[in-house]
Amino acid sequence: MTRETILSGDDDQLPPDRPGVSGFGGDGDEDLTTKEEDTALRPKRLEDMIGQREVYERIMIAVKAAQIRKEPLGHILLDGPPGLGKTTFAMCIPRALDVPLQIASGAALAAPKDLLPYLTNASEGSVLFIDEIHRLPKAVEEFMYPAMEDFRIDITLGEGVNARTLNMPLPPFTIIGATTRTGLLSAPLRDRFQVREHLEFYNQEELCEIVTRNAQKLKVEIDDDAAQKIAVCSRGTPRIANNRLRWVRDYATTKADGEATFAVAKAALDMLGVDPLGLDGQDRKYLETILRVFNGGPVGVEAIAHTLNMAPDTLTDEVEPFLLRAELVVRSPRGRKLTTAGYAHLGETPPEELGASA
Ligand SMILES: Nc1ncnc2c1ncn2[C@@H]1O[C@H](COP(=O)(O)OP(=O)(O)OP(=O)(O)O)[C@@H](O)[C@H]1O
Ligand SMILES: [Mg+2]
Repeated sequence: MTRETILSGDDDQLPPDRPGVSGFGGDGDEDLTTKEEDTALRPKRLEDMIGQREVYERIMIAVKAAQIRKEPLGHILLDGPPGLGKTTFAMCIPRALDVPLQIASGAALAAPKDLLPYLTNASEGSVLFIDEIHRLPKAVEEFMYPAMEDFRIDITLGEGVNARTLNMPLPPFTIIGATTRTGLLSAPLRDRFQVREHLEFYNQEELCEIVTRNAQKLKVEIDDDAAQKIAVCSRGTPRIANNRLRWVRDYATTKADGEATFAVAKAALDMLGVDPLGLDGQDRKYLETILRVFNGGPVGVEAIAHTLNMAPDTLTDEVEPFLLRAELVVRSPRGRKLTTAGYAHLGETPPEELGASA
């Protein structure tokens, strides 16, 4: 069973990060500590969220308008790389509206019948959060169209000549979808979301604020330089900033007197294999594969994935977005290619023809 209803304002009952994938009865206690702490550090209210100002402002306007008009909020689609705050937004919005929230995962909704309990449980104005919405099978997606547009579901009973369609009205409710891949969503589904927001990587100032604020929550003393160091090394991603902060805290507890100074943070991050740009071993392996195996590219993502023995999806969803943003690689119709900055980061001289173009 991968369903959970959370009543808003019930702060202590926040669900784990990826309902439907783990933590909801599935295969048990995998990474529970991290998830509990992730929950502990997750902002509880929209006002507590740092960064993403434009997205925040637009969502606040929609939320306030819904409150003033006493109408349900329009459906919202959030997309962007992992760890940037999609789930956080999705959980804070119902709390701002003081309405119940249900959580589902696209991967766990294999057939329309899996979606039925969520739809029949939806009360007026309530929110249904569907994580990884790009993983919904076509049949479930189509089943959702009338639910989203006309607040109605069509259920077919019986088969062949005896088949009958039952129309069931639903109370007006809100769907919040989250995806790392808007490109995989069909146009009819995408168009049914009134608000579509793309989350971008965070700048250093925002990450520094997140680190400083969370250091207080984790009760670790940290100085400004150390917070800056962690911020620079977090690939523009709050989840990574939180993970690095926890690591620095552990390191400070065991190797120093508990205080996270710049020297302690630097030593801890060096030990993790994080480089000055914040790239980890996996990022560097990706860059080095393009450089050494494929002569700097262009090369297709599948070829890189096979060489690294990884799923191409992991590369496109998790590894590439930040490397593209940092302009270490470029995507061309012929594949991925190292840029001059990419060569420089690996301590190599770029080939001459790249000098001018990248
Ligand atoms: N704007 C923010 N301000 C402060 N902390 C944030 C913010 N956004 C995210 N975080 C922190 O980062 C963690 C990860 O965020 P979240 O789970 O919302 O990411 P996500 O976009 O849903 O990722 P995924 O695609 O992997 O599901 C949160 O637990 C929270 O602690
Ligand atoms: Mg999420």
